Amino acid sequence: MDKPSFVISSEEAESAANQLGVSVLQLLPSLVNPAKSFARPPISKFHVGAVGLGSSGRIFLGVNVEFPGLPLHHSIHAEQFLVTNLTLNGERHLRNFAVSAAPCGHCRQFLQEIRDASEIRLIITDPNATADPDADSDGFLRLGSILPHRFGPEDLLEKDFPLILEHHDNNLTISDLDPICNGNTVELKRTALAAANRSYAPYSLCPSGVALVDCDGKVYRGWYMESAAYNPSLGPVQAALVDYIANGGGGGYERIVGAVLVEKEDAVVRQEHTARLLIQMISPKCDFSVYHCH
Ligand SMILES: O=c1ccn([C@H]2C[C@H](O)[C@@H](CO)O2)c(=O)[nH]1
Ligand SMILES: [Zn+2]
Repeated sequence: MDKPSFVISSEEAESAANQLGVSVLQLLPSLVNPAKSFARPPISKFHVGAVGLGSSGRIFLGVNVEFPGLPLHHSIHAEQFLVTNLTLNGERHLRNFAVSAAPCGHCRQFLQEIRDASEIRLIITDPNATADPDADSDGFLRLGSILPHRFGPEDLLEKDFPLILEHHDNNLTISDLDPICNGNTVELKRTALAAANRSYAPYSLCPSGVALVDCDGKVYRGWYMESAAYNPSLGPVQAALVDYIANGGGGGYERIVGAVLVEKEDAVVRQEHTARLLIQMISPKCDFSVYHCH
């Protein structure tokens, strides 16, 4: 494996593990440092890398992202990036991940949206991390052991409600999807609507999606994901930026020239104003439009 990408196929993961004479699980910690180099933390300069093994055998990377000029709560944590990367790629489960530093309380909470969250195993690669007596013999810990007495989806939702990585369709439509506008806008609108349909918003019932286009015409998308504890939720622009960072070739945000947000008209939780703020701050010349669905 040369330069690590943000998604590693199961074949690639297996052959890399074979070459090193380790299991795919043991490969995860060795990918944390390479992952850290992709972080974008201009404020803290503190690089965080998270590397997860999905149920398909693919490996997914996550990094932290900070936005100068905006309040800190707009930041994307590496673990949130990882979950977003999983869901954007249709991965249905996360069972194990490695991370460079102990996950903060906000990330421990965000991870609760994954089915059987307490059983997710993690390994902290920071050499200064204290050895945990609760760890398994391979060094992995259960999320439940570092977040006991959890508050999670089952406190607010029916037991079999589809959770964050599980298949769901919000069945949203836009009445005038093909008005007289150029092809680019129609594609962005369709992409943002498709993203909104995959949005995980079981608490507010206000799903939303964002599509971005760069100066080469390449399109990226992401959707809003909620947390039972509300504040750790991740906005749709952040989610689309995960796609941009993972698949945009490492360019700056000023390369993003167009953005479309799709959300419900009468939504009690609206993304429009925050989305505009974030996009304007990172790419001042970016064209931003909002379309309402129902
Ligand atoms: O669990 C954590 C804790 C912190 N950070 C990031 C957020 C911010 O960018 C930087 C400093 O807190 O580290 C993470 O990515 N994950
Ligand atoms: Zn965190």
